[in-house]
Amino acid sequence: MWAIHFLANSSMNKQRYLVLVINHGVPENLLSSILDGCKGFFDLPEEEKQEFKGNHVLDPIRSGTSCNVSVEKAFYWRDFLKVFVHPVFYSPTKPAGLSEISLEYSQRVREVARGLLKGISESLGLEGSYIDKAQNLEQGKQIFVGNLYPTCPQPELAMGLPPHSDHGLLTLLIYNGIGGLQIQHEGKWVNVCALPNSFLVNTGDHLEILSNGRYKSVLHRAMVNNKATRISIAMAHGPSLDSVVSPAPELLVSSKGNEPAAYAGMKYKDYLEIQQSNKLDGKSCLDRVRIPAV
Ligand SMILES: O=C(O)CCC(=O)C(=O)O
Ligand SMILES: [Fe+2]
Repeated sequence: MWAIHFLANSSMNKQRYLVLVINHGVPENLLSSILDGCKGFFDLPEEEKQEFKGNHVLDPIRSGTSCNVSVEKAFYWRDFLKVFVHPVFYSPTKPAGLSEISLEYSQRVREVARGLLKGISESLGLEGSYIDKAQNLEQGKQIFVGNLYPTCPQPELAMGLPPHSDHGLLTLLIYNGIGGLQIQHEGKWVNVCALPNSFLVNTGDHLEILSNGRYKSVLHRAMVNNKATRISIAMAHGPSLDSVVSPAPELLVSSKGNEPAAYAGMKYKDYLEIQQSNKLDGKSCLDRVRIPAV
């Protein structure tokens, strides 16, 4: 049986932001194997990693340094590996074994994410399968993001990842026991620590859009330190690339009358492309589709 803990629960408006899932059924050794496999990739010689560099933000395998080297002014203290793992599974061919572990990990985590989305649909007063059907999760985009934050001699001058919210519906994150993730909660940055073998779950921009703001995407950032290398794996779960995400029409009508849509619809693929091509900057991508209240 899963257990879900709400780590940040705004007392002001009862909006829930970030949860910790334990007893999720994904074997502990699979979590450690995928973290090891990811480290194995980052440890490859530079010229071997170059093979998996990718050119375009929608290339299925991309690796590199910083966030978006073409638009980022400051260099962030981070290497990354981004791989599309569903609906078509990709993996770098090195190091040996990574592909098999990644396939199993992706499938198991996707099941957990779909289970959570069922609960979230119900919490919105919708049928459990609502989000799954409306966003065509059978063909949903799942993206593996491995992050490596090497020890940094002057951590106060650098950052791992700048403040941002994730695209998609839910991101399930694990890390190698070294802290660094912070979320913004009631205007303050707070350190987030997960229990061993748990998933940290971030709600993404598309859950905010779909729920017409009942769920808010989590603003978060990654800090670096001068003691130990940190590795995290964020698994992003989005709708199918061709789904247009807009507020669920069922949430806009109630016995109390009509509720205005707070976000304009946009195809997930277009949103992803905009978010990934620009500098990560808070919730600026979401602001593009936000409809100001009149
Ligand atoms: O490394 C972390 O804890 C956060 C990673 C993250 O936010 C991301 O990959 O989008
Ligand atoms: Fe993130």
